[in-house]
Amino acid sequence: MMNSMTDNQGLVLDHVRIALEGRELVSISARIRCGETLTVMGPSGSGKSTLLAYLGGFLDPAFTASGGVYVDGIDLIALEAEKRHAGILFQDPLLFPHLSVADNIAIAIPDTVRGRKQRRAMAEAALEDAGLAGFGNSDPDTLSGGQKARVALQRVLLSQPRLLLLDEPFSKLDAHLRDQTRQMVFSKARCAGLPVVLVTHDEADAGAAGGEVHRVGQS
Ligand SMILES: Nc1ncnc2c1ncn2[C@@H]1O[C@H](COP(=O)(O)OP(=O)(O)OP(=O)(O)O)[C@@H](O)[C@H]1O
Repeated sequence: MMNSMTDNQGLVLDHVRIALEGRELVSISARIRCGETLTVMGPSGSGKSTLLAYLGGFLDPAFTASGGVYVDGIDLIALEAEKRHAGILFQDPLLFPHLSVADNIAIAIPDTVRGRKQRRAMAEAALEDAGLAGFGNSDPDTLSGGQKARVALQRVLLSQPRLLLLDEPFSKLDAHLRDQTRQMVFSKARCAGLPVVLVTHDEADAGAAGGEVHRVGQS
């Protein structure tokens, strides 16, 4: 059943404002339910990635920012970056080249899961779920762009985030892979009940995300 918007479930951006050298870049208030996506669109340099940095807790001190960010009523701004549990996917899947594909995933499993065997089994199950059974011992550099994107997605999901931030993660993929990867990301976020903030230039990404679209940098 859908959460009522009168409860505190979901993601709330409460008068978030970000400025650079006194010039306002981003001004946004929004509210989405868990499993839904807020898409942020705008021209290059309009502050889309900067907004994700504010949400994730890694905003460069060159910027000034204010406003509340709440996930299920938890005040994220009051928390250090590592306690926010914001999962992030960038354009580049950023796999560790010196680790196997399975270890790239296992590294994100919380420390509360003990035992190498159990962690490996969880990583293998995540690979199988992503259509990558049998790739656990592979070198990440031998994977295709779409396969790498799926590994990065499974890694971020296994880290048990409370929020998913997407910084154009589909833009480097071929058209057919882009479509397939989008479907996978949004359907997994919905199943996991994660609120998602997607930054993109691509209207098709926004269409696939299916939620509210906020435009920045429009005068
Ligand atoms: N660390 C920084 N210090 C100073 N200015 C920065 C810093 N990082 C980004 N900027 C500037 O802030 C503005 C917003 O950058 P941001 O990367 O958020 O834009 P964007 O909308 O994500 O752009 P793109 O679509 O090209 O990725 C730009 O003018 C950029 O040059």
